[in-house]
Amino acid sequence: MNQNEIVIRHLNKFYGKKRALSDVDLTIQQGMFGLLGRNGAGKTTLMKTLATLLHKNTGDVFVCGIPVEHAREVRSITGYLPQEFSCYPNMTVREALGYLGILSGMDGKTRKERIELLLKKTNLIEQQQKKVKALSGGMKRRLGIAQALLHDPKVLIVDEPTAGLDPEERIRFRNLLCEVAEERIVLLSTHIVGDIEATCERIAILNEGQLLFNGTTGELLQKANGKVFEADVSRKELESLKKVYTVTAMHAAGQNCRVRILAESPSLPSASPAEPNIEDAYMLCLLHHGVAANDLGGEKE
Ligand SMILES: Nc1ncnc2c1ncn2[C@@H]1O[C@H](COP(=O)(O)OP(=O)(O)OP(=O)(O)O)[C@@H](O)[C@H]1O
Repeated sequence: MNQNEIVIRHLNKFYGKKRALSDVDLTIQQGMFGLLGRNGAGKTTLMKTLATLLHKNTGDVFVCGIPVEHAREVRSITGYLPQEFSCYPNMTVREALGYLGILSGMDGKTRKERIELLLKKTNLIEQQQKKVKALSGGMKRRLGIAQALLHDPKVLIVDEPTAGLDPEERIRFRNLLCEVAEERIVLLSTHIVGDIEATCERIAILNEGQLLFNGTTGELLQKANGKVFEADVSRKELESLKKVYTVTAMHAAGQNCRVRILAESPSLPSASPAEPNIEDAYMLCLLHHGVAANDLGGEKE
């Protein structure tokens, strides 16, 4: 068993009769790994299972060689930032980290060193005396990373970390995760394709508990080659076009629109082939697996 990877084999998880994960097979190595999927796809369930916060029903899961059933051991090498992170609102940033360090059994010297290092790494030095409740969304998320890294884990699991952040904070946060991933396994879940595109070389796509894709972003893009087109249409034509094709983007230009569509060979005179992006490829992957175009809601103006 490789000590530097997460191995998931035939993983199934039910909530009552609801099957949230269905025979998931996945190997995750060092670096940034993106888990992409719509709301309800099973991302949180998978991450909580890896973080030993949920019990699986069947299958095998090993985190750096340790079976998830050995929760204490797995937790000692795993950091987790949940979707809704909050902690001790009335403590200062430094106090909160110190307290969390005490709870996890760190000695005073190690605690001080780790906190110093992480305040620097997460760019929270200036906020260290600020109360947690007074932090912005982005600062709170950075504190979340600091607490998850306090015990210097080999694995960092981050659930939808950029939701609700402004573009500047989102970019800063993504860069921080990339730095962290230089020496760890970082598993990032999101439904925001841009987060994955900017940071992850390898990704998995989950939908209704099933793994639809597992590979590099390049491999995903390749699957969309020759299936993405751009065309200029009038606003009137746009409505009928949307009934036939999946529109992944559109830009209004006066009375006309420049649209991006997914198609094998569109019967539109103005259509010209376009270079696929991850969003196109993700949409195509979902379409190929029977997700209705109406449910994708991908177009943007
Ligand atoms: N405690 C629970 N009890 C019953 N069903 C649940 C429970 N938690 C999740 N589910 C269901 O399991 C499925 C997977 O949910 P999960 O939260 O893992 O998805 P997700 O991909 O993280 O979605 P989101 O992006 O909305 O958080 C969904 O259909 C959800 O409704």
